Amino acid sequence: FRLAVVQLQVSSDKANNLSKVRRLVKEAAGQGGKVVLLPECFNSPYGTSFFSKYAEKIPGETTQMLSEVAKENKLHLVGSIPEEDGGKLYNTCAVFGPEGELILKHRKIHLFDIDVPGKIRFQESETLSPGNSLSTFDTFCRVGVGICYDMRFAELAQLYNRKCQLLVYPGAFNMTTGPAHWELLQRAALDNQTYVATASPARDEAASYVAWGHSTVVNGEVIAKAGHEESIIYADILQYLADVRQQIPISSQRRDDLYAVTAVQQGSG
Ligand SMILES: NC(=O)CC(=O)C(=O)O
Repeated sequence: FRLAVVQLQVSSDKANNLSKVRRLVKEAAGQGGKVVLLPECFNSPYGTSFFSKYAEKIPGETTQMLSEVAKENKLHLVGSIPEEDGGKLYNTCAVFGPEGELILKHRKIHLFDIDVPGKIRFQESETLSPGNSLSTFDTFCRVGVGICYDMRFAELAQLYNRKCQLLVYPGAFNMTTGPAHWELLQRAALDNQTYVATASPARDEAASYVAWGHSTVVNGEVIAKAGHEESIIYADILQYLADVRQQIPISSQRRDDLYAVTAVQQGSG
């Protein structure tokens, strides 16, 4: 099946962000996209000072639009927004199916709290609460869902790998961590023998948080990669995994008698 990744130029105008998503998802569907991935917090500028203003309940205005667009174009649609629920805010990825149905919500498990002196300090936990479950859904293959900083936690990818063929991460790395780690982390999935797709906002040099861009799809090799401007990239998810898993059968060669990665709680999906 064809995966499309929309690298949206997110602005402070929510209505404009939503109308561009409608147009770009339609364009992706016209190119055969059956699963479409949108960036982290695609309806809002990325930053702790914006989350409460742009947050919505699910269902709400933005996810209603996602539901309609998924149904109109008969595809799976994945993307994160700031969510408000019970007085708390989350960074939540909603997944809609081709009938417009909400399949799952994944709330970012690992909040992006870093302090790199002289470069970047970002503390999502100042405004957001973490999610508490792993999330997978079934389409043409089984898909594991994480959001941005979740990608840094190899244990999560290892757990997903046991049942998934594709991992998707709406994300927004920045001009410090992007060049250093963005592609490297995705390519590390080589060890997990899965496809990995990331969707970043396009770069806006005038924004308070400048996203790295470079949305990417890898299967160990980089098979599709955007620049830093608004664009859609496509990747055909093929037989590759079955072949490589058979040729290099690490899943049956693991030394479960020596080490283990275990989920304490099972999540949705
Ligand atoms: N934005 C994030 O959640 C993570 C990020 O930018 C990084 O890990 O670097």
